[in-house]
Amino acid sequence: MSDLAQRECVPCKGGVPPLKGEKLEELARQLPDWEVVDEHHLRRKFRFGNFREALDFVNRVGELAEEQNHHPDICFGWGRVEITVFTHKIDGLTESDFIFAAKVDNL
Ligand SMILES: C[C@H](O)[C@H](O)[C@H]1CNC2=NC(N)=NC(=O)C2=N1
Repeated sequence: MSDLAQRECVPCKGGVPPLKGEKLEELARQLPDWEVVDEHHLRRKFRFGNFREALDFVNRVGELAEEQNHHPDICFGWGRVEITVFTHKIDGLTESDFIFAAKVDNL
């Protein structure tokens, strides 16, 4: 398990640069199931056996988002859920996005 999952998302007030380059790659290596898209957001696709299982997972992700005050975009349908996360305030990635993704991996 990545130790990212033990940490807490922190609200971003802006004024920090989005993660890029080597620092971004180092974090990405800790979450091999997530794609880093355009150095801008993280994305992972999940598959389930039916609509209900996908919906239950969406609700668990939603509870985590409220608990962490860090909210992903969620796209879902029968048997599939796609999670996208980035930090809106800076329109890019921060450590909180990786922390959130690691916590999703542990659900
Ligand atoms: C004030 C509050 O912390 C912010 O609006 C939060 C809420 N949830 C958020 N979720 C995500 N994914 N990115 C953010 O920048 C963000 N900002």
